[in-house]
Amino acid sequence: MAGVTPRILRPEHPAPRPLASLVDEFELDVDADLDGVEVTGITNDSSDVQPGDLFAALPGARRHGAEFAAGALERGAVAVVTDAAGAALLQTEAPVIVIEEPRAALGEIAAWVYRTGEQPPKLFGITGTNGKTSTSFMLEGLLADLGFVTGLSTTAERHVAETVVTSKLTTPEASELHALLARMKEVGVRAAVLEVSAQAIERHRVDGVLFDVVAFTNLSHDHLDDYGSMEAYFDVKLELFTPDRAMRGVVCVDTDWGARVAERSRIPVTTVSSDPERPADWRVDIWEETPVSTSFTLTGIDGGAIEVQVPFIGRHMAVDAAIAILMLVEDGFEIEGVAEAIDRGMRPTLPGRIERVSGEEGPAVFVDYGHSPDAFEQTLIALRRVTEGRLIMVFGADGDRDATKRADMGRIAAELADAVVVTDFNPRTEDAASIRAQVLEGARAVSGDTRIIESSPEEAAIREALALAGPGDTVLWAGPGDADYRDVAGVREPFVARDEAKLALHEAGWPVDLDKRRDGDKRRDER
Ligand SMILES: CC(=O)N[C@H]1[C@@H](OP(=O)(O)OP(=O)(O)OC[C@H]2O[C@@H](n3ccc(=O)[nH]c3=O)[C@H](O)[C@@H]2O)O[C@H](CO)[C@@H](O)[C@@H]1O[C@H](C)C(=O)N[C@@H](C)C(=O)N[C@H](CCC(=O)O)C(=O)O
Ligand SMILES: Nc1ncnc2c1ncn2[C@@H]1O[C@H](COP(=O)(O)OP(=O)(O)OP(=O)(O)O)[C@@H](O)[C@H]1O
Repeated sequence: MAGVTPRILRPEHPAPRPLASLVDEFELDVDADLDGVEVTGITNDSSDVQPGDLFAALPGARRHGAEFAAGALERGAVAVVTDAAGAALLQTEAPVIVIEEPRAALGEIAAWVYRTGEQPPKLFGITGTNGKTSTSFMLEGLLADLGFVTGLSTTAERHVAETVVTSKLTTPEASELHALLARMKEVGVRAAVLEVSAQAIERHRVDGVLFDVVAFTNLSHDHLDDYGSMEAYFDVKLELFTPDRAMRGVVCVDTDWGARVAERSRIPVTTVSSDPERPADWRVDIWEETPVSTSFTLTGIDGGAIEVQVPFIGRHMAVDAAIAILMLVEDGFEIEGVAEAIDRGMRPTLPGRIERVSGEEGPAVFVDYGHSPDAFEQTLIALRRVTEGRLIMVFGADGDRDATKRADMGRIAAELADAVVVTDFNPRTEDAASIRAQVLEGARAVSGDTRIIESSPEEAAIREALALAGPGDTVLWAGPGDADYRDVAGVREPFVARDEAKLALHEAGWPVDLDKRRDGDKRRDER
């Protein structure tokens, strides 16, 4: 099993750069002799410092990075860049560069340190509330099939050619992102797909990056603890569609938010929709849904069309695939060539995204990463369409995250499933029982026959769900996806829902391959 502290990928042979040149080029203020001081890397995390690094001591919500500067210097950092408050906390002989807003400068400085602006790989960026990881994996698969050595940065995993590590944040901090891009360049990656969260745009994590093509999947209720309103959340996402950040875009206009992105984008965009009522440059018409695949026609306004089958369940997955295809078309690929790559390039499973963990006999059991009302709705609708029997859902709402979505998650589950088992999901520093109560309130407000059960911890909940399920039924465990930990009382402990579900299936007497694990896990473990 992968560890709970993800490894950070950096270039293995970084070329040293004189700190004095950085100071000159960025017109920075430093009161120290920089003669002979060379930097080979940069990080804002003291635990990631390598000898030769510039340590970016950033102010945070909890701590000031300058509190960790002594440790960073001990580990070999050669200088510190920080703000005035940080400088006041420092007692060091090492050069200290003071900048008003070091976080806002971090991307550009990291791009300079790692030279990531020079001959970068093709860069694709995907934003939206849901579907970023799924679309990113699909696009990476297509690019690989089209002959590119690829890179990937998602919530689930980061890839540099064959190297695979798990991720901490969805979009890494700018210094980590540029280190990743530098490593990609070093090993000959020619095309990289990056998931771009709203937090990343707002917190300067993708500064210093110019995407060839970006995409917008959708916007729905999430992260209101960070943004306060959907308008504010939307405004942050829209910023990706500006010439400083990207050259072209693909926008799914299935939601009004998408239509607004297309209208207000400041870069050229092409639009796509699976809703026949909405005008778009490209249409997704689904003509077959099976328990293992979805087939659709992708038609352009000029009449050109391709037929596509993807090994994933649901309209939303078809839309994600269409976005991935159109990002390549926007980048100049012939759609016919992309169509040929689809059959070969789409990997059959996405890590923890509607991932089937059950065998051929007994109920179909899926583990999914969905943790928002819209993700629940799309996934439940998709599974209902391929389920003969009952649909049973296990889920919880995460702690220390947008509490206003909890009742809605309960409501949607109770409306669309036949039985709902409300459990825990990363309560973090919150009281798990009180989170369950908020979810249950939403679920119980729905009138109908849906059975509602409360069960904690997750190990018990999945077993309760399986006790209700038989052949022809489907169990969806939403939330944990491919995570290899859970966060209880602010402490991360190893927990793999996919393995737990398999164990529970085995105990319930259903044949399941307990040893079978994803390719990614195997590759990761080999390292
Ligand atoms: C709101 C937010 O994004 N916070 C991130 C931010 O925290 P912060 O600025 O408050 O930092 P802090 O913890 O006070 O620490 C201050 C500084 O000291 C440094 N430090 C801290 C401790 C130490 O031992 N050594 C050290 O150097 C930190 O690296 C940081 O630079 O910087 C930290 C260090 O990089 C991140 O871990 C932290 O992410 C928190 C954990 C988080 O949960 N972020 C979520 C909201 C997020 O960004 N999510 C999106 C995905 C959303 C989605 O689509 O689902 C994402 O892109 O992951
Ligand atoms: N186009 C879509 N519309 C709505 N839901 C989707 C879409 N694509 C995927 N989902 C669902 O959203 C959930 C999360 O999927 P995925 O991990 O791909 O999204 P994400 O944007 O990367 O999420 P996160 O930002 O939290 O990492 C899953 O339940 C998935 O089935």
